[in-house]
Parts: sequence; C-alpha cells; structure tokens
Amino acid sequence: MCAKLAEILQGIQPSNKEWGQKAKEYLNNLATPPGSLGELLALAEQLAAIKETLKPSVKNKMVIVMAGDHGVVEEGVSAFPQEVTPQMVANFVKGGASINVLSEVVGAKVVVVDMGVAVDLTDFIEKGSVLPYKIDYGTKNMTQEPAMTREQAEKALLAGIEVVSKMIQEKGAELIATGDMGIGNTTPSSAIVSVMTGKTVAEVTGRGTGVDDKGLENKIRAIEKAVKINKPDPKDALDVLSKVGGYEIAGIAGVILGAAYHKVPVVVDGFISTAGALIAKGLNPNVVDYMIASHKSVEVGHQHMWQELGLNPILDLKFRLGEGTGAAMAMNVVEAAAQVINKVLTFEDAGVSKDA
Ligand SMILES: Cc1cc2ncn([C@H]3O[C@H](COP(=O)(O)O)[C@@H](O)[C@H]3O)c2cc1C
Ligand SMILES: O=C(O)c1cccnc1
Repeated sequence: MCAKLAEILQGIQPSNKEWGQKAKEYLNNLATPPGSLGELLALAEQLAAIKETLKPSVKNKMVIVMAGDHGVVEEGVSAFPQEVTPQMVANFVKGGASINVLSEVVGAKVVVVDMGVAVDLTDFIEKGSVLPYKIDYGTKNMTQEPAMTREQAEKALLAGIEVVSKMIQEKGAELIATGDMGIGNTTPSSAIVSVMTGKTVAEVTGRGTGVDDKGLENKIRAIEKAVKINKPDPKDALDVLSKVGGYEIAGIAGVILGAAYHKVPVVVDGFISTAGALIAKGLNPNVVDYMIASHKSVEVGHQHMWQELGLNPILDLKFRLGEGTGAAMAMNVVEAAAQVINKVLTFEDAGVSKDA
C-alpha cells in the first residue's frame, strides 16, 4: 500500500468515548422522562463523542455523489443502459434529480464527482460543476478479470479522501452524506457484501433498478462467476475492492475514511454506499464510530451490510434509489439530535420538578 494511504488509515482514531459519556449524563438530565427521545439521544451522544463537545454543530451539510461506470454491464445485469450514468450526472448538475430536491429540503449542498464515468464530462468539468477524479473510463468486466488494479483502487480511495478533506477544510462541512451514481453498481455492491459477510450471492443480490426474474438469475450467476474467477480475499479490503468493486464505491469508501480522519460524522446512504462502508471498515475498523446508518433500502442484502457494520438504520422509507437520497433524509434527524443536545433545557435550567 502507498505511504500516503497507509498514513491516513493509521491516523483514524476511535471517537472520544469520554465525551460520549459526558453527553449521556447531560442528556439524562434534560427536562423529559429519561430516555424518552430515544434514538436522538444515541445520535447526540455519537456526535458529542466525534466532535468532542456537548455543543456539536452539523448545520453545514454536504452530500458527495460519486459517479462511475462498470464493465460488468456487458453481462446484462441492469435494467437500464450505461448512458444513463452521464445523463443522470447532467441531471444532478441541472438540479433536477431526486438528490437535488431532497438535499434542498434538508439544506444540504450537493457535490458531484467523476470517479470513473465511461465518457468525458468535459463541459461540466470546465464549468466546475463536476469534480474531475476519473481513474478510468469505467471498470473492467469483473466476470473476466479484476475490475481494476490495486493501484487504481488506492488512487480512487485517495481521491475520495481528498474530496472530503477539501469540503471539510475549505468549505467548512460539518456533516457529510455519501451518494452514488453508476448503472450496474448494485452488482459489485452485492459481490462485496457476499465476500465480506460470507453470505451466498443469492442471499444478498436484489433487483437493483428492476431486473425481472430471469435478469436476477443472470445477475447472480455473473456475481458468482466474478467471485470464482477473481478469488477476492475477505481479509484484504483492498483486494476485494480492486477485484469486484467500482470506482465510485472506492470513492465513497475514501469519503468515509477521510471524514473519520477529520473527526466529521458521515451519513451512509443505501446499498452502494454501504458497500463502500464495508470496504472502509475493512481498512480500519475505527471508521465505524463516525458512520451514521441512514436508512434501510428495499434492496435485499442491505440489512446484512448494516448487521456486519453493527449499525441500526434510522429510517425505513422503502427507498431503493441511491444517489444519497436516504442519507439526505436522515441528515435532518441528525441535525435534530444536535439541536436537542444544544438547546433542550435540563430539569434545573427549565425549573421542572424531577422527583415524585
Ligand atoms: C434513471 C436512474 C436514476 C438513478 N439514480 C440512482 N440510480 C441507482 O441505480 C443504479 C444501480 O442499479 P443497477 O445495478 O440495477 O443498475 C445506480 O446508478 C444507482 O445510483 C439510478 C438508476 C436509474 C435508472
Ligand atoms: O439501495 C440503494 O442504494 C439502491 C438500490 C437499487 C438501485 N440503486 C440503489
């Protein structure tokens, strides 16, 4: 592994459990029946432990949408054609996609990154509306060969780390959400979860954009073949990422690692983002302290990912879209948790009696 990546991975510390404990005690004194704000209290504790304060701020929110294409689409694994990837990137730039609309609702900015789209996005890149981190014009077909080289996987991780570091250091981002766009990307995501959890491919593979029964069977066979041919080592996350991953998945893993390195919470979106989270955890398990599980996707296999990470998703909106849409929705809940610890008065300050 290159020295730069190794150094960043080593720099990811667990969150500060002393601040978490202080927050727990403080929250227990809010003028409410103890514990009655449920999961918001757990989130507030997590934010306090990450940011090392009882007054965490998550107002400056950013959704980072990573885009990339997949050689495995040749195998007919998606219900949609590859050109939808750049078409949707254009839609993100126009502000007309679901992620734009939902981000606006929660007051989050959307940042779009070309990690490996199969065509040039010159116009958008010149205008600064898409960030240029293209590693290659899509991955290789993983049923025939590794999706990418180990060097490309490292480069893509570093790209994600660089993007999120800039957002934090230059734009003041206080809460990050991950998002994805890449036709075919539920296929590598299923491969990753199968390899990393030991579940069979059939158990963790769903319909993605909506393949029919025959399409699902074909998708399962393609993933089984990719795993058989490449033999990814579940103990080596970089091996898994390079053999059966994707550039946007690597970028997402990098965003999560970079956020953790800078002690910034990161809301993990759906099936593809959580595949990135599994890779990030494989590279340094401390990173899980900084993750917030946004929602439970309809895609079968997502729940197995959360289980593997030991996280409980906040929402169940029956989403199966990606782009960062579930994470955007959960950002409001995270902000609510921050507001609770910042603003709700204690029994003493509110002048409310505690004892019966
Ligand atoms: C119009 C459109 C918008 C999307 N936005 C996200 N996805 C989602 O669906 C794709 C993954 O599903 P599969 O593996 O079946 O191709 C990814 O692009 C993901 O971001 C979309 C898909 C489509 C068609
Ligand atoms: O859960 C997701 O993120 C998802 C599911 C299907 C297709 N694209 C994304």
